[in-house]
Amino acid sequence: MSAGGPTSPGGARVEVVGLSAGYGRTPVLDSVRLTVEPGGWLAVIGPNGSGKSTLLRSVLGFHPHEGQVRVDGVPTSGMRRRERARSMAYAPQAPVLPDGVLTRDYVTLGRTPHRALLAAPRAVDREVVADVMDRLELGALAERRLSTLSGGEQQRAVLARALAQQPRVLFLDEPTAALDLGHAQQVLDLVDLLRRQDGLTVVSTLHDLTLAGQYADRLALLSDGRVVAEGTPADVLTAQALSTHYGARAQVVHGPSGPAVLPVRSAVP
Ligand SMILES: Nc1ncnc2c1ncn2[C@@H]1O[C@H](COP(=O)(O)OP(=O)(O)OP(=O)(O)O)[C@@H](O)[C@H]1O
Repeated sequence: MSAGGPTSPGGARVEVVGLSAGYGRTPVLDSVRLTVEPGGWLAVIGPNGSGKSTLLRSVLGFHPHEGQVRVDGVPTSGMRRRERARSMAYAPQAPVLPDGVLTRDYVTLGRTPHRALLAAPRAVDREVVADVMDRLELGALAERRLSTLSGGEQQRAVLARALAQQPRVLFLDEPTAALDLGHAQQVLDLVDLLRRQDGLTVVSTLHDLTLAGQYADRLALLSDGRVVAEGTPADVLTAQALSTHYGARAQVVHGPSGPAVLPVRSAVP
């Protein structure tokens, strides 16, 4: 994106080392190790309950865990909240949206780590917010209350807030879950553009394996809280892996924009 827009100040390298986490006494993640290069897009895939959201929330410091997360070599455990929010932004799968807030004001919250406490938005903040909203076709919804937006519109507003943060690493938990195919592609294309133009680093979970295979440059397959495969989409998305870890019957078709996963239904009786 253009200078003055929602550009990233350059992506950062993310290293996750020996990350384990759980709920109470139930372990969920077991010694996860991952590296994402600056400007890389890692999609964490895996069946329901394999620990994808827990992994993202642990890496972001929202969930207690063991192990270490480093951003450009700096352990995030030693970072202040504001410093962390300047380097990492998060668009959660099921965000709690404040009642009665206008869409533009909600997106402007993304500027909080960049401005003085309780200070009014500056010209640069308004410019970044306007640019992000424009990119996500939210301009016409700026004066609407969040609660009146459709599920897909709310999802785009959540992404806009995260992008307005101008992070070095963008974490997306199921960013296309509520989106129709056109809007899913629009959102992923925008994230891809930011990655290519500004080197933004992206870590996302994605249930849609075809979208994961077409947009991410690396995939990590999580199963029972462990990374069981990691590599390029073509390396990870195999019919065998989908059968073993998802219990799915599927064909993997290799096209020009990456592998596509085609479900194969059981024989009609
Ligand atoms: N607040 C919680 N308390 C107890 N257990 C939890 C909690 N949140 C998640 N879990 C459990 O942790 C495991 C991993 O959940 P998580 O949401 O990380 O998986 P996921 O891979 O993101 O799943 P999905 O694809 O269904 O969104 C699951 O067994 C889930 O039931």
